[in-house]
Amino acid sequence: MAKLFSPIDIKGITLKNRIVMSPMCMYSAVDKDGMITPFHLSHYISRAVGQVGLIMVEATAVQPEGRISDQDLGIWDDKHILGLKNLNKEIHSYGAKSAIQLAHAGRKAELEHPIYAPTALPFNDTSITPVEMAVENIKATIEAFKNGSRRAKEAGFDIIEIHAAHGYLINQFLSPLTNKRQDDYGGSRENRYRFLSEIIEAVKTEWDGPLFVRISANEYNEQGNAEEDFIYFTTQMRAQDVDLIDCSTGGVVPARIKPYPGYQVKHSEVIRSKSEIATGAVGLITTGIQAEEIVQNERADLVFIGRALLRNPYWAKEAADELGYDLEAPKQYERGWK
Ligand SMILES: Cc1cc2nc3c(=O)[nH]c(=O)nc-3n(C[C@H](O)[C@H](O)[C@H](O)COP(=O)(O)O)c2cc1C
Repeated sequence: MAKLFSPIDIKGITLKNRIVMSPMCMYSAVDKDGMITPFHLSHYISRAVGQVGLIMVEATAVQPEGRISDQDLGIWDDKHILGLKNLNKEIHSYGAKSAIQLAHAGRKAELEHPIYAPTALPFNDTSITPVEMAVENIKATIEAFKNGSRRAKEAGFDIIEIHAAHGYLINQFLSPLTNKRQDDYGGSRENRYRFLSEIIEAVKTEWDGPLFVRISANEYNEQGNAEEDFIYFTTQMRAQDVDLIDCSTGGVVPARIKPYPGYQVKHSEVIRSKSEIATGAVGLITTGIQAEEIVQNERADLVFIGRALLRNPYWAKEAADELGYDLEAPKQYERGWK
């Protein structure tokens, strides 16, 4: 039997297979209110119909100023819970589990109001300069991740992922290139990790289910110490009972390039073996055979599929065909599923 299609138990949540819909912003909220729309329902539910084991909802802002754009989804207010709850009910009805990626864009927010970062360094030449976060801002943001977790629980998600990658706020604290603080939140790797560490502890006061963290495993290679830092960070995360590290990097290699084995999979492999923690691999994993090879050789515990699932909601079905695995149809589709 293909390992890709074998179930896996993560802190009491059983995923029916190892395929995860990678978090992908759809920039489709309207009225700048962060609310789920009919588009989001069809987008996510169709991938649950397509037999993905875990549907991860895109980067969802824990504070309005933490949105990448004003079309992002939000979870900064109780008004967001009901829509997400309806989405989860449908996802679950097709046998998939659901996750939400809690996020804050920091200096990468493209918004009109003030934006925040560990240090007042703009993202690029055309970006506005962020406000350096005072300790009160830091504490308020940690509280926002905690409240977002409470809402995620009320909305019925099975798993929470904290977005600590891709140059967004938490990544800005982890990286010595963007964190020039002189206080307890900057400088040494212990200090740069403090913000994420406090977020994890705050989330855990509201959330006892599986917790994932997405990292950019080579975000500041030019410093020459990223790997050492990330072994430290991920070992700390394991000690804090994080269940899985979702190993990404910055940037997206063009989909037409075929750098298999996936350009980010090597980071998953290193972190899995050196930090002895479960990992997810991502990045141009486009066929069932590639995905199977990754889990079979224990290079990762889960495979996150991004653009291939945007192109084809039934990617998992095709991967099963490729591996000769007889994928059970969702009960609603028994008669039409070939
Ligand atoms: C349209 C789009 C939106 C994305 N949004 C997010 C996001 O919200 N959070 C995140 O961590 N990564 C995001 N990513 C990165 C993907 O999750 C994934 O890591 C990346 O696309 C590489 O996987 P792939 O080669 O299978 O597409 C996004 C990628 C795309 C293409």
